[in-house]
Amino acid sequence: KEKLQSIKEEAIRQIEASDVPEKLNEVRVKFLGKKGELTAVLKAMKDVAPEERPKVGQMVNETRAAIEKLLEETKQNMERKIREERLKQEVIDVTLPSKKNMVGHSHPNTIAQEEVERIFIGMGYEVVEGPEIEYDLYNFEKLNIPADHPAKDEQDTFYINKDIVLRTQTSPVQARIMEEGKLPIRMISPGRVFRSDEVDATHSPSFHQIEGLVVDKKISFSDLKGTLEVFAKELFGPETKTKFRPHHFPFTEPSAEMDVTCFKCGGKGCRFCKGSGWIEILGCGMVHPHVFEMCGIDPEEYTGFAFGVGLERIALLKYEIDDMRLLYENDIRFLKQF
Ligand SMILES: Cc1ccc(OCc2nc(C(=O)N[C@H]3CCS(=O)(=O)C3)cs2)cc1
Repeated sequence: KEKLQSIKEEAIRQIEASDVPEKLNEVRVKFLGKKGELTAVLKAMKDVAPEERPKVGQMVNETRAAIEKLLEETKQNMERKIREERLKQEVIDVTLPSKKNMVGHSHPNTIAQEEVERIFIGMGYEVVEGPEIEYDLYNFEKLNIPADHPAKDEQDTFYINKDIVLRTQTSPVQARIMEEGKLPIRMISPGRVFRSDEVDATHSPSFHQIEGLVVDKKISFSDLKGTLEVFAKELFGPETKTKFRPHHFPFTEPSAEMDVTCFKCGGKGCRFCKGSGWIEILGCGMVHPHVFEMCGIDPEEYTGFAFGVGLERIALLKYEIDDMRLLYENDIRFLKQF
């Protein structure tokens, strides 16, 4: 009896001294296992008087049950405490700032091109693209640019051979569409163009342009002005004013350059518009009759207007970027601002 009592007390002491479930297993093996202390008592049963055995056996079972009960309770408590501790560790503070996930950025040119395309697509224009390597025929001749025209010489144009050039404007795309003869035409042609110019803050040998062309019956200069005025207001804001200054291009007659009121100072004059209050945006004009004839369209039956705008120029103006080369250096610190 005393032996069982001391086993029970020792087991309780060891259970209470355990700090992890593994320790409880050791206690279980030590006292209740095959080689455990309680089993040893049962093995010593042969030394007990036969009439005492049932009593001793019952006491052993009671001791075993008591130890098992305490082991189980202690294990439950231990596991609950471990679980609570983990939950405390793993709490998520939803008020913490989220980590900034890196998203892609559009290039200023892309933003400018998509903005200009959106405006003209909204007016029912088609977006048409064409080859960057072009025949002299489409890049110059069909645009009424005669063989001896200064635009044709080496210092402005990259020649592949005497008949093939890197296109200097996207006009050849329009000429090709006009040649197809499906009228009326309302199109814009965005794309890369090449000039063997000096490279400086406002010139690059390769830049982007969007040209537009409208061909229909009774198209007038006021259609041109009205269309480009809407374009200017869409691009630079509803209070923008436009001004058309007479100009000359071989492929349009009459020709003009369009200025818009400076969107920085509203036309009063500032550093941005060099004090004039106006900023030149694009060139335009009525399609020259010779161009119609060379594309097989009767200039007596059809008229049209065309315009051309430099995309980098729009991007530089809109984002007040003072050096075009920043657009091509792929400096991520510059590009991620847009
Ligand atoms: C068949 C056809 C007939 C006429 C055409 O006229 C396209 C035009 N372009 C301009 C013009 O000023 N372009 C420049 C603006 C800045 S830039 O990017 O350097 C090129 C005026 S009219 C085009 C095609």
